[in-house]
Amino acid sequence: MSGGEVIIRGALLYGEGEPTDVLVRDGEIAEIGSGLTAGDATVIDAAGQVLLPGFVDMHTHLREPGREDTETIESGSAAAALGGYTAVFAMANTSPVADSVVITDHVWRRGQEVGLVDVHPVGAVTVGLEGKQLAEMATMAAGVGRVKMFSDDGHCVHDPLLMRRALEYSSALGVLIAQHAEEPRLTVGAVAHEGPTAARLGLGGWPRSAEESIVARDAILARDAGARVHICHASTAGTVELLKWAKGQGISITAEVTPHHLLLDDSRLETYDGVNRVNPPLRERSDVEALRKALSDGTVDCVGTDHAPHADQDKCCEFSQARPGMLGLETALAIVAQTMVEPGLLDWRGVAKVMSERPAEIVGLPDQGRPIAVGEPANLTLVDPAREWTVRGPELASVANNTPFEAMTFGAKVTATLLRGRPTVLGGQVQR
Ligand SMILES: NC(=O)N[C@@H](CC(=O)O)C(=O)O
Ligand SMILES: [Zn+2]
Ligand SMILES: [Zn+2]
Repeated sequence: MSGGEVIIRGALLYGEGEPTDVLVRDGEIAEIGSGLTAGDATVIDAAGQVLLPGFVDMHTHLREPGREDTETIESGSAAAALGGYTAVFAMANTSPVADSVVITDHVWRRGQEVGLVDVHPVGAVTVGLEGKQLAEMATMAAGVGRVKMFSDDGHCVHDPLLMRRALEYSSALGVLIAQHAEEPRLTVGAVAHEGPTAARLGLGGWPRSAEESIVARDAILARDAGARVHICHASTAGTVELLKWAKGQGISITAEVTPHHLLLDDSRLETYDGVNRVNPPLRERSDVEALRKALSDGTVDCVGTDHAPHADQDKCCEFSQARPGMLGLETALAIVAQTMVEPGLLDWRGVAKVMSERPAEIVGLPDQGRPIAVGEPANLTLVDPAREWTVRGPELASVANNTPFEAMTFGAKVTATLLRGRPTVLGGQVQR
């Protein structure tokens, strides 16, 4: 569906050059120039703002079906649009699990009905995420929801033979396997990064090797299967080294980093506040620095939010009992601006790459991550690079409030989002 005409007036395309007008008509970019006019077009005053291709999130948890008390496809779509996203991938760890075409098609259809963002269903790799038997990937891929990515996220496909088979099938089907890299034998009882902080606080440690051993293994499995593999939420400096090695070998491996792993470290655990519990855990400052550098040089390909809503009763409890996961969609851009743009690790063109172009390319969305040019689909995000705002959980569109960024002030904000030419956000407000 496309709306009427829209003029974005005086934006800096990719944050570069002179202020420019962009006229959007019939879902496409119709004209780019200065002093553009159109009869009854919606005019967006974009003076001083940066126009980017709409963001694509390869890693979102929307909790529908099953935990609509924490997020629905509708509330999560609103959060995504406010975060500047025009496409998100909804992970399969719902209840019931998205391991059949009935569920994956429902997720796609419901997302289209809401109409704020394209909600692409992720299919489970194994039945019930149990790691025992492959799910019917081909059937899900052929459904209305056209599943392009499969993941048991929340769980690791840890059986190497099953992972090998999944990779073989995925290349035959032309789909992507995304791995939650966690060797489960090394994370029994683990709730925090294994290091001095967890030791002092008496929290069960999750070693870096639990992640890195699976990243190394899967790189080799992908090499031998001639398949592609994507690493969810890379969190350690060692993973960065392995990615470098694997890419250097010509292995088709890609990876994402979350905004929280770009900003926070395990010093946050001092308060024992369950809001900081997440899988993989917040690591050390040296890992944070390595991840930032890897995102800037392309070793890590993109940003994935791992937006993971949880109810108050599941977060505000003893640290080791708190569910892992944190909200991410509405704060992602602000954190990327602070951790990457401000220190000069990425310019805005680089932000377009890691938040839109690369994820669209990796997962195969032909209409997303496109250049801002005449004739291209008008999936666009407008960012105010000098807008101070303070995060308040209850003000976020998500049903749940579990943001670790509560009360933090950031310096950049998404002000408008267009999905196929229709404004889904204007002036920072959702347009239903
Ligand atoms: N990241 C998390 O800590 N939790 C995720 C699952 C996951 O991404 O592993 C969730 O579904 O809550
Ligand atoms: Zn995960
Ligand atoms: Zn996840």
